[in-house]
Amino acid sequence: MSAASPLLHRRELPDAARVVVKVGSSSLTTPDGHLDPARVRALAEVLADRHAAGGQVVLVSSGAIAAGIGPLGLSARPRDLATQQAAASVGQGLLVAQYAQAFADRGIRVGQVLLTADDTVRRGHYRNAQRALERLLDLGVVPIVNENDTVATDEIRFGDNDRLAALVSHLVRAHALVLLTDVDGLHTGPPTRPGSVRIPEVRGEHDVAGVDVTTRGSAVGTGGMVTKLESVSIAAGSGIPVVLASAANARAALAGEDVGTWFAATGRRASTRLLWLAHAARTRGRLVLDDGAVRAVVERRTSLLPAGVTAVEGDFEAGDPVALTAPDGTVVARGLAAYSSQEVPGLLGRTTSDLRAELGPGYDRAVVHRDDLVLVKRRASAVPRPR
Ligand SMILES: Nc1ncnc2c1ncn2[C@@H]1O[C@H](COP(=O)(O)OP(=O)(O)O)[C@@H](O)[C@H]1O
Ligand SMILES: N[C@@H](CCC(=O)OP(=O)(O)O)C(=O)O
Repeated sequence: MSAASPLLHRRELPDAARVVVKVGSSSLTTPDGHLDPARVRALAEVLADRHAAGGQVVLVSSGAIAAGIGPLGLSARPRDLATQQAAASVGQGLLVAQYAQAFADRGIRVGQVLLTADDTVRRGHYRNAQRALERLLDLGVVPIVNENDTVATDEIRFGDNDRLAALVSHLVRAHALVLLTDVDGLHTGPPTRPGSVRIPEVRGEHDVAGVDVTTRGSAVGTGGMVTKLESVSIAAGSGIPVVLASAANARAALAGEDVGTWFAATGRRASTRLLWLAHAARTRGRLVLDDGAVRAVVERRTSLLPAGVTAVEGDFEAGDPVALTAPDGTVVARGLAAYSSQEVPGLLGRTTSDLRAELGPGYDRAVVHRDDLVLVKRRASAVPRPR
């Protein structure tokens, strides 16, 4: 298999050399919320066929919490974090054991990869995960990724696996991301509402304007369509097209057939570094810019010079991610600081030539270089991010 990168049309999907497939809890469970071994096996069969045809697959699978419900004697999906962690701890092993058996029956090995949001935030961890996934793929293994729910805290967890899957797609430089759920694609409104119809193709944000995604989905899934569209925006916005389809249509989706919704890549493939900065990095502090500096950074895409910074907050080292805000506090960009939070106050509002004259040539550089900056898009959605 080979692939021109990025794929321009869904009919190229059968030739995509490397795909990330994400499956949600709602597609792996029985109606009462327990893990359904038949659905796990059915998906493994489809992915095993892809693997046998020479395609590399990374599976991002939810379902750990659901898999823990039955063995722990719980009646439904737990709501509190501690019981979710306990259920995931019991369920993750059982979930992967089912996949391992189903793939082993086809002579394919799987490898479990548990990531926390922090692993996609801290640069060293990010690189480490990237290296491990790459090696697993080289060795012909199907990596099975999930969030490490047992150690994730409320503050730092993804909660759903949609955004994690988009970051993993980027991490492994996938040619496409396939999101499998319990509905066949994005609909014009809640799929159960009369008159809602499937949207077969989305070429840009204007195609989803007015689409109602506010309805929560299944009782076992987390995030509904909101986090799926966030995932699409991360992946498609950085050059990786996405197919959103029902798990029942997994085979057809991977074959490039007209099922679900095809989200064309909208942005160029960004460097992993900048994507990490835009979507994954937790900022360690804030630099408040004056209006002129906001215009320079946002409209002219220049570096942020000390003269345009009016205040600094937080505790960060040179090289740490920081938020750049307008005078009213709105975050306009994220960047890697070239100075520590201790050094910045001494530079505030001063020109680079003053700084060079007073402090020496090492201090005439930008506070954030343009190559280390990403602009933050304002979200149109007023829907709160679910947990
Ligand atoms: N406009 C829409 N189009 C399609 N699905 C929608 C829409 N709005 C809300 N949804 C809901 O999103 C749900 C899928 O999200 P979720 O339950 O979190 O699934 P998963 O477990 O696969 O992550 C669907 O069951 C559907 O009811
Ligand atoms: N990491 C969790 C995922 C939680 C979840 O429900 O996610 P999803 O079904 O993708 O919305 C688990 O494995 O249960």
